[in-house]
Amino acid sequence: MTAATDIGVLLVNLGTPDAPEPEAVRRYLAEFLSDRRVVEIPPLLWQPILRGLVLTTRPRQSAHAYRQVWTDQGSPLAAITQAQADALQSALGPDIRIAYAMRYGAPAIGPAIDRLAGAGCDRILVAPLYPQYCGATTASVVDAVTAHLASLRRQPALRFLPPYAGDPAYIAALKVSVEAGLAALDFVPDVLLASFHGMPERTRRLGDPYHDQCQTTARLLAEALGRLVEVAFQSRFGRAKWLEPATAARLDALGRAGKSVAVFAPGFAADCLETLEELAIRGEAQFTDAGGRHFAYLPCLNDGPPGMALLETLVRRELAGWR
Ligand SMILES: C=CC1=C(C)c2cc3[nH]c(cc4nc(cc5[nH]c(cc1n2)c(C)c5CCC(=O)O)C(CCC(=O)O)=C4C)c(C)c3C=C
Ligand SMILES: [Fe+2]
Ligand SMILES: [Fe+2]
Repeated sequence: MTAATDIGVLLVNLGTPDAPEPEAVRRYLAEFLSDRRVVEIPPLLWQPILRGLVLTTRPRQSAHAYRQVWTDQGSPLAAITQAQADALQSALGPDIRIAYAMRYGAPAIGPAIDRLAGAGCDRILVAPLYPQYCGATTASVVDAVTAHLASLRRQPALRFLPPYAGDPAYIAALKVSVEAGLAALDFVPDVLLASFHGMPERTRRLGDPYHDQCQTTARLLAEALGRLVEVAFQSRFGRAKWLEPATAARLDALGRAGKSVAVFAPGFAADCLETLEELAIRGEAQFTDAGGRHFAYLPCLNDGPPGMALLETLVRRELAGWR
């Protein structure tokens, strides 16, 4: 054993297909939508629906959507997460080893932990890149990490970055980023719309704090900006009732009222299909078709300076006592 104790940081985001092709999307969706944290219908009921219906229709539609946002570096979510890991490595220096993993698809969590441990990291901080806690996202990452550790004879010590929905460093980063985005527009939006990923309404009744944490983020940001921030929830999936109001319904209503709007997605650490295609492409079309005046989509924190300053602050705080 080496004398020095190495520290690893594992950034984790949701994951994305390897290619904007139906077969790759099918593999990705099969893993994602089989996670019982994501779809809470008993598997005996759900798996036949997933295999017989969802995975025979959705991959083609989703692949079409992915193709519209795909870049030379691959899926935006993968490219941005890698850029965040690289920038964090530069900021924290060689004494701390930064890696990233995806909850679904590649690079997978288990092998990423093995690589950190193999490189001598016997302390690992896992940072799920979700500001608002949600069973489907945060808890699913914790499940996957701890399941992997359950298979190890020699386990590293673990820490998890807590959700940061109300953290002053997060609110400050959003404020700087949103103000810069607004300053670059050639119009003044009537409405600033914060669009968070939706969840089944039932999860809120059962005690998931996600909805309340989204509201907390929006309220604190509104106070910091000194202006109203409207909240809506996007990306409805399936037939159940989801959190409301729905982003699509709000964009339609604001469009019909002839308003101008700036939309942003504070719950996503990195731009991805759900922001670039659903908001920036489809959202804009929906809004202008309904009669809306001006539309802007403001990017996520990504690997820009406010976002990286935030990640550095959060990670350094969690590493206190380990260094
Ligand atoms: C940021 C928080 C997210 C929550 C909460 C969340 C819940 C959730 N999502 C689905 C179904 C789908 N989500 C999809 C993509 C997707 N979702 C998130 C984040 C959250 N999801 C991200 C970052 C992405 C983008 C991935 C990318 O490749 O860019 C998809 C796949 C795309 C599609 O086919 O539409 C599905 C499906 C459910 C059911 C759910 C909660 C129950
Ligand atoms: Fe999602
Ligand atoms: Fe979507």
